[in-house]
Amino acid sequence: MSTRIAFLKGHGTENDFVIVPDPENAVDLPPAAVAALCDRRAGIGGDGLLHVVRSAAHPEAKAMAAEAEWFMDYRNGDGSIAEMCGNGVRVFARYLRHAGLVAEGDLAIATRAGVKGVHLAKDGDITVAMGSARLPEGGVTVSVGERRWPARNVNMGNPHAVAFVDDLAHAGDLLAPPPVSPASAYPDGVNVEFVVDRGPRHVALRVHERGSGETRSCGTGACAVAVAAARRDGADPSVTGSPATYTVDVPGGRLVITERPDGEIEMTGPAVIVAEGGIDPEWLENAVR
Ligand SMILES: N[C@@H](CCC[C@H](N)C(=O)O)C(=O)O
Repeated sequence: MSTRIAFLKGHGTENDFVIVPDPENAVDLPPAAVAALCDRRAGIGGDGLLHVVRSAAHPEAKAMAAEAEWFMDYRNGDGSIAEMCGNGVRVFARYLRHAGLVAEGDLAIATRAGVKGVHLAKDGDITVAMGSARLPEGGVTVSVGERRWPARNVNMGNPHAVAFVDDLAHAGDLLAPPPVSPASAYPDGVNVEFVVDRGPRHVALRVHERGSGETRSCGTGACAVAVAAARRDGADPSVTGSPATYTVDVPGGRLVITERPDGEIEMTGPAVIVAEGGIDPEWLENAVR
């Protein structure tokens, strides 16, 4: 009988992940294997998968190895690859600490969207320096059934369309990706956030994630929402010279996002490891066939 493949399960504000520690990049994870592992009925279940690899052992991360020992090879639940996952970085950092691979305090994690600085507080929340947002020119429109909203195109390493709505229920069941136009604004697909106000600098969102469907939280989405809200509220830090902090409620909890005058965005929230075990390699092989 061949050796089981180690896995853990974790989440950040209920955005949940299968974690596969694989320092030397020896585990083959084609899209069908990722989708099988993330399947909530036939697999372990997760919105996505965090493949934990040493940067030096991964062709996409080798160039970052001097700055960051570990590479977050993130995959969506359908097996597709995404550039970045904000909740994923926190859960990835929590795993590294849990496994004794890093100490509390500051560390750097390589991602497809570059190296991210992370602060691991003792037994507390985790803060990630997410980099700055890009705001491509041109309006976009999000629709659900007969309703249409103007939306803001925000890129956090990955693409987002942020629509402010009157009621989160107007997003509907989110079983299918909400249409966003023009489609040419998002050649690689898009994550869509629906946002309502809860109070001063306090918003709540629902999200449909590219490659995962509706999730209970999206870290990059929460950052995109905070950036869009700051522009809407006349609180753009690059204009006011003051940081803008937004509390973003997601169905699975709360994230706090601060954008600084230099554009750097910090996201703070929880990250939890809930279980660990072994994947039957024969099951995985059959699932991929
Ligand atoms: N849940 C993530 C985002 C994951 C990637 C996204 N689905 C995409 O395809 O861009 C987060 O917390 O940021």
